[in-house]
Amino acid sequence: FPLFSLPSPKSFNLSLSITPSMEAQTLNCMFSSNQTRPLFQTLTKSSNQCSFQSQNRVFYKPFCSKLVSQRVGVQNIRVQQCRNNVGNFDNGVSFDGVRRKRLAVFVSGGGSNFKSIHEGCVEGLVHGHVAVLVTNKPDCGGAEYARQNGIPVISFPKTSSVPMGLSSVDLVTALRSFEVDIILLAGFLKLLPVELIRAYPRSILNIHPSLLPAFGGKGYYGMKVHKSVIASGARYSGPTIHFVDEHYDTGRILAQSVVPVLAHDTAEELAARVLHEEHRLYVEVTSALCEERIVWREDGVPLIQSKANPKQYY
Ligand SMILES: Nc1nc2c(c(=O)[nH]1)N[C@@H](CN(C=O)c1ccc(C(=O)N[C@@H](CCC(=O)O)C(=O)O)cc1)CN2
Ligand SMILES: NCC(=O)N[C@@H]1O[C@H](COP(=O)([O-])[O-])[C@@H](O)[C@H]1O
Repeated sequence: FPLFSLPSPKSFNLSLSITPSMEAQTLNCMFSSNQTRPLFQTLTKSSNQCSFQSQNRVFYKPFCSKLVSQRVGVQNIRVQQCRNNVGNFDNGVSFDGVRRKRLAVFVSGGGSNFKSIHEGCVEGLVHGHVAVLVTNKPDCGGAEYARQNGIPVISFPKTSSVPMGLSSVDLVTALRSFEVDIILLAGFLKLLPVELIRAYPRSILNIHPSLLPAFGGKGYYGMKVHKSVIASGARYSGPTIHFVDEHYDTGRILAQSVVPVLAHDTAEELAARVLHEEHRLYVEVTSALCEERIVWREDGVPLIQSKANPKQYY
């Protein structure tokens, strides 16, 4: 079964060796075809990293119906670790004519929002497929969850402490090679570069744990947000999901949800209340984005088309 709808090559030689292991798969799909495309197909594990060697080859879905390897672009792309990427891949079976969207999720911490979104995809609430996880903290909880679920992990950005991290340009190349349609920031604590934002217009969301524009911007992340809300005397808080622009938390607001701030709330109690609502809201909004139910008002405000009543927007 072709993993991607490629023009069938007139002639190709196929040799396929899959040697599943506890840690990772060594998958060599060597094709020679008259249809050469910048693809990687050799996935090898050395030490604790996988390096994708890209060559001009056509890559087809291997015979193993459960094994799906990723297509990565035109150069060595280092990812943190790859395990069996086992999962049902429906080759983009349509939902009312909409192909299943391929998601990249960016995390820096525990990844509970990432887990909610992944579970939403697996359970069918979200017409999407988590194709890759991106993180600046390769050992964080979100990255561990990805490895346990066969989702490739990419380190970004490149720093002295994360030398295998990708540059901004390489990250765009890698995301294109994974054929990512939508980027979801979920507790990612670094400023996205403008190259990425321009490469994915109106396709990058972020969730922030306050009712923006209040309590947002540089320095406002994690518990600092909730401590500031409590100190302000605000009676309500809640998550905001917004499109991402070049600055922290200034992109177009797409959805918000309100939770009460109780008189004797600690920051931890408020954080837990907001996080629970984040999990619900992010799955709902990601589902709308994957089903192409986002419309843009003439003044630039994005709206969500109701699934239950398509004539209604919110
Ligand atoms: N281009 C954009 N990149 C990111 C956005 C965005 O809206 N546009 N959102 C953030 C997520 N975020 C709030 O929702 C946020 C994350 C981090 C910070 C912050 O002040 N970070 C510190 C560094 C923290 C660290 O390294 O541990 C800083 O920049 O000094 C503010 C808001 C994700 N990226
Ligand atoms: N300004 C960014 C920010 O503070 N994001 C917040 O980080 C947490 C990540 O939790 P998770 O890793 O369990 O999803 C979430 O509460 C999210 O809103």
